[in-house]
Amino acid sequence: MRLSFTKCHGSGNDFPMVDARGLDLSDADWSAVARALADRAGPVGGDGLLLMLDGRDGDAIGYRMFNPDGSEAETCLNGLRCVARAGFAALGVEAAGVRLIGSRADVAHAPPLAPGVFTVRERAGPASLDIAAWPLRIGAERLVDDALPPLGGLRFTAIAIPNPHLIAFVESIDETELVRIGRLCEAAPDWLPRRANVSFAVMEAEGLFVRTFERGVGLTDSCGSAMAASTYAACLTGRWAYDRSAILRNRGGLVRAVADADAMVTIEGNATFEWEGEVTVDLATATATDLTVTKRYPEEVAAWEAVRAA
Ligand SMILES: N[C@@H](CCC[C@H](N)C(=O)O)C(=O)O
Repeated sequence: MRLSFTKCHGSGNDFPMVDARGLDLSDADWSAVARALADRAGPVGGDGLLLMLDGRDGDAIGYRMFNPDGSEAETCLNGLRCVARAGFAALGVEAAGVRLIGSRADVAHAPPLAPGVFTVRERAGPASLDIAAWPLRIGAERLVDDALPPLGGLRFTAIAIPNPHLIAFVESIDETELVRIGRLCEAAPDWLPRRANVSFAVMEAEGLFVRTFERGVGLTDSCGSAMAASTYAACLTGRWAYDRSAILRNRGGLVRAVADADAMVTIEGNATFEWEGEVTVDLATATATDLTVTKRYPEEVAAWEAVRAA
């Protein structure tokens, strides 16, 4: 099949995004499309596949996200901003509700974070501490800044928003250790059968620096739901204050985030379109070929590069 898509990113977390309204593919087919398009060794590559869908249940926009390994995630907040932008253009609106699997979010076009940067405000949550729902089986009801012995000596906070995150506050990022722990979780041990996104967060004067090993992906330049979960975890553990805006820095740039005591998190960040293209996808082999780039957005790419480099 031939598919059109937009290559986009939120804070360096990059995705092919398909306007899937009117496309009738099974879950298994979308999983194959994700493996084909997000494959870094293929012609497109990305940290996952974003689908913009028709809205439902009172929300104007629908949204699904698949990881590069073909698994479907409950959400992706960097991707949500890109889908929101596409939805605003498709529907001629500047704000909307977005329906995901098992949750919803509110999105609005926001003042630019920097000149030339399309910016979206997203409000997601409530973040949940109910680890039985993941499930994370450690013989406790919640894990807040506490030891998680199978992963070593670090103290973790477990938060679902609604995708599952394990966050450790550290003095500095040991990437080798992050990868080791991320891979342990990717193995889906009995106590963590649906895996987890793992982040190391460093407190800074203006907020936090977060590095994430994503479920179904590996190390990424940023993870929006990890930044949201880390902001909430920082407030929950007294490292940051509720209702206080934080700058969340990551390898791909930054977002602004604020968590409230009701466990809702608001993020303002970029939704950058890089290029548009068409590609042939073989669903049987989950491979992509014959890429044609139909449009490029060089000014937007440069505008974000200036933010990232600052
Ligand atoms: N990068 C994302 C999260 C994508 C899904 C994640 N890998 C999972 O499986 O939960 C974000 O920006 O939130």
